[in-house]
Amino acid sequence: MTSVLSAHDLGKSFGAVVAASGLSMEVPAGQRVSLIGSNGAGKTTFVNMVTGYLKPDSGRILLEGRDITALAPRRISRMGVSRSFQIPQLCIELTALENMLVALAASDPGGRLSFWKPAHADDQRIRAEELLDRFGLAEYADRPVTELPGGVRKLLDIAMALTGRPRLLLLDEPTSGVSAEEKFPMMETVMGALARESVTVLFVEHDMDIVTRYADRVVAFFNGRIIADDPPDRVLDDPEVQRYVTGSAR
Ligand SMILES: Nc1ncnc2c1ncn2[C@@H]1O[C@H](COP(=O)(O)OP(=O)(O)OP(=O)(O)O)[C@@H](O)[C@H]1O
Repeated sequence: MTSVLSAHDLGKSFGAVVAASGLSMEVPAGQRVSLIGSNGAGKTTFVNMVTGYLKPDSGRILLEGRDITALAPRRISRMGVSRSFQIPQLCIELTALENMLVALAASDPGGRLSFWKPAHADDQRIRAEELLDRFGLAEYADRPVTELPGGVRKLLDIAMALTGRPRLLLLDEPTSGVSAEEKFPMMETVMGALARESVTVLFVEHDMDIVTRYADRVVAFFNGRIIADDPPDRVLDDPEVQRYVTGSAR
């Protein structure tokens, strides 16, 4: 079966800094892959290359067999790759529902002005409300973003990344800035919603408890290279990962 994502031998340098070297990865449909590594290990560089924000110096990236290497981010997004950022990208003066509608209009392959066509607007409103519901956000629909707690903003940002029905979603530290008590309930909501949307997910994460609980597979980066790629227990027990990534034996 064709992988959702195939990365072949990706390389990227910034002057003398090698941010990616020989990165290869096959991700089958439905897998939840966590990308781990210390600061500067190359996780964001990899995510940026997959989403088109950075052009690799070498190598190829395929989405369900189609070459997306170095296409523009908007094109890659339309082909089915979506991302959310560590800091939610929301219009803070709009309500949660309005943010969803803006995201839907932006991701609609049917045309730039379709948001304003009544029939289309009805469909989009139904989809917006469905996503808000899936993420447990229905009660916040009519509240402006300025009034929403941090964890709710994060959920809204991830819900917005699903408006275009992506095949692959990349999440940048979904639990960063979320309190210890909120982390697990939030990830339950996110992973439950992603399973129902049948989306394959790669998530950058520093919290190893979250990684252990929610990843099917963990890819560990160090100095621009992949040093381990296996199920969570195997990776977290790997001496090289303990030395260069987690900093301690379990
Ligand atoms: N635009 C850039 N210009 C110059 N150097 C860069 C650029 N982007 C990344 N780098 C360098 O490439 C290396 C990999 O950085 P990257 O951001 O991919 O790491 P990371 O694993 O995502 O780290 P973090 O967890 O801190 O986000 C680092 O040495 C970084 O300083």
